[in-house]
Amino acid sequence: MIIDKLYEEVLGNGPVCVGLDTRFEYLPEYLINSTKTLEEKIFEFNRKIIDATYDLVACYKVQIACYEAFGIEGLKAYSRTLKYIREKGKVVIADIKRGDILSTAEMYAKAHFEGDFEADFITVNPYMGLDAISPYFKYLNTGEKGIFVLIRTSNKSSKDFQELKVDNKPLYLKIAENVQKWGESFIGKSGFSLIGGVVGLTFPKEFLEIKNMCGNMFFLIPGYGAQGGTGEDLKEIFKEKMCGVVNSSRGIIKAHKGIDEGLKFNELARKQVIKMKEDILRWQE
Ligand SMILES: O=C(O)c1cc(=O)[nH]c(=O)n1[C@@H]1O[C@H](COP(=O)(O)O)[C@@H](O)[C@H]1O
Repeated sequence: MIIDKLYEEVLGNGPVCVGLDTRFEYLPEYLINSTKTLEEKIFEFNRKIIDATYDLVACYKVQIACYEAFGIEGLKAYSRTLKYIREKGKVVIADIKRGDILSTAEMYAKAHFEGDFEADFITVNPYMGLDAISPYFKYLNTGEKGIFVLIRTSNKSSKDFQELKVDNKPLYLKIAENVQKWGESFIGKSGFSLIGGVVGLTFPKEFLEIKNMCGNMFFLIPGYGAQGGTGEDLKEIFKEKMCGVVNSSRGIIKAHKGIDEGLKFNELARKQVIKMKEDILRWQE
């Protein structure tokens, strides 16, 4: 199952997930000024980051908003980036945060688990309930695809709704309970489910609470670096096993901006990945 492959990557290469939230202003001057098409510029930037990091990381997360913002050329670069990551034998998470009624979710599932935008995992929003999630199960049944469901997001305003009390529990715990239950039908040999949870590293105490409730859950963990999360924040969460992948986007792919170390952007990205990995793994010893 794809979740077992992802967990093996974590065991072999560590838990770093490189976030390819590529923006035009992150491109190095030589690419910005080149005569290549926009699609080629964006893709070349991503390809060079992937080539410089794939031996050190568990997976990549590609944030579709960054490519949609460039229009058709951006989406072509998005498609090529997903294909390139999968050709390299690495796992790719498409950060699309979808959530809609059953008939529409069927189309989202087809759009992102097949064809030009095929990814290994996608992110989904649980606000509309089980029938908005169930259309993805057809693909999960193959064992080749998985989803990460938003549970406790990393942003400040996540408290607005996620902390509201339902049956005396914060809503995020209710969601976690449900996600854990849905996931019980999709557990791989690693003990983790193809239905994972998204929990931000910016709330480490709440994270522990969720983790302790959801034994089969594998996590996509955003919030490291640019949003303030650290390796120390993962100490307790990863105590028994590394139960997730830790995403950093800006902290890795724009490390070259404003710094003159004589290194190229892809070399700096590699350096940031090494630093991040050490910062996480030193708390696990
Ligand atoms: O689903 C996500 O990946 C996500 C969930 C969340 O709670 N917080 C969050 O920041 N993200 C995404 O994780 C990435 C974080 O980027 P950086 O803050 O630059 O590392 C962005 O692509 C966000 O859209």
